[in-house]
Amino acid sequence: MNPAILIIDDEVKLRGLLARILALEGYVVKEATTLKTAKEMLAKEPFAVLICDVKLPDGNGVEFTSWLKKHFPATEIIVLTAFGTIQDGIQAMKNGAFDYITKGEDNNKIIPLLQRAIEKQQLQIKVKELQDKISARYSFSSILGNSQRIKFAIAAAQRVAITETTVLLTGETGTGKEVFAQAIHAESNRKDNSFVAINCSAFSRELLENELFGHKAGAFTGALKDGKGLLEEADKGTLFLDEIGEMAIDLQAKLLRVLETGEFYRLGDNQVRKVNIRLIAATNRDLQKEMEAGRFREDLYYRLSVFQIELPPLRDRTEDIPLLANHFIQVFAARMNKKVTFISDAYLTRLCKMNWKGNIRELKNCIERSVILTDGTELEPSSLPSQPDAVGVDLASMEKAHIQKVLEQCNHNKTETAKLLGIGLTTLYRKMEEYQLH
Ligand SMILES: Nc1ncnc2c1ncn2[C@@H]1O[C@H](COP(=O)(O)OP(=O)(O)OP(=O)(O)O)[C@@H](O)[C@H]1O
Repeated sequence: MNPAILIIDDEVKLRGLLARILALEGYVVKEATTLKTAKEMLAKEPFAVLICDVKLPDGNGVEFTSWLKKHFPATEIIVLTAFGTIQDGIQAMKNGAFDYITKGEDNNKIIPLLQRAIEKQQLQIKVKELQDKISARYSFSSILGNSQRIKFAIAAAQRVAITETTVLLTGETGTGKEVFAQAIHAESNRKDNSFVAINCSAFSRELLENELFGHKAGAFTGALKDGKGLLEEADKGTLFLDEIGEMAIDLQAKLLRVLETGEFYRLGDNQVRKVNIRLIAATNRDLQKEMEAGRFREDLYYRLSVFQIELPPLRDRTEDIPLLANHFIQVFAARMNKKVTFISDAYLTRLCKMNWKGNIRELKNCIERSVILTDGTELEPSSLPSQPDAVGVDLASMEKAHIQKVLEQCNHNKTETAKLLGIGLTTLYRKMEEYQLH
């Protein structure tokens, strides 16, 4: 449908003329003589652009612009000013108008201007839709799980999200620490500003310092220009420090200073800078033990552990596995255009018995692999990677189990099985004979 335009003007002739011109161009045009009527119409239906006179019986179009932008920020407004009143136009733009034109003078300008205003308005709508999609992706609703332990963690995170408190997320790798950090940010008052994440274990001490604090030109060889650090990138937003237990102790001191005062220096610079960040830290180490061993600063530890949320390992909440597995199947089947939608009971039983050292990340990877290997509609255990309990299993049994698995995967096609195993066809037949595999 063509975008709707509302003309607000009490001069009948001019309003009618403008309405006819716009209607001829294919726009849906509505008219109002007063601001009161305009407001009532706005409450009932959406308009892309308003074209509004300045002097109206019940108010002023320049002031109305501020009201409109406050209540309908996505609607654009073009103000019609009287000849010789440029000030009105300038003020209207300051109040958020898309532009202004002089009444009766600039008739040939109106159509191109209107088109640009509509383009802007539609882009804004698209941006908003995308933003909503992104925040839904990072919101608490994307964190799946019905177990008591995960529900408890979600409830705690939701409570702390709206505060300014530093949060410490603890848990094994792949338990969802980053997902939680993003959800906390997305639900906080800082959601419209940046969420900046960095993994402290991925950098040497020097590089991490530079990444966080930035540098002044000449601070070190290769520092040709001044460089902003992540602290500045995260200003007014959230900084997520993953694996904080890996941070060198002197950097911990600098970090603590930023948390306490908001102040820091770029490397090689003597100008003090200020930022306003909220910190969310994560670790899979026992920070208390690290502190006791002298590897983690006590003051920083106490500062971080004000609000700690522990994320449970997957093996402690196996009741969540079916939900998570089904979710990942949908994701990967859609991505790979596969018709697989079900999990066989045998597959699920195997899933629930696995160790999941890599937690949800491992489960996700595992399902991805199974979806790739499955042609039908149901996931079968044969598509699971073998997780043999190697201790106490002799080599021959492992070889037998592995050959059997690959045979199943290849629907007992011997040539393919031999190829996958990297052995000759005769060797495969010999081994099958030896292990009595058929
Ligand atoms: N509750 C959940 N529901 C759905 N997906 C999840 C959930 N928790 C984690 N995931 C998914 O699991 C993967 C690992 O999560 P994430 O990166 O947040 O873990 P992590 O604890 O930060 O890991 P690491 O310590 O290794 O950085 C991601 O792909 C994430 O989308």
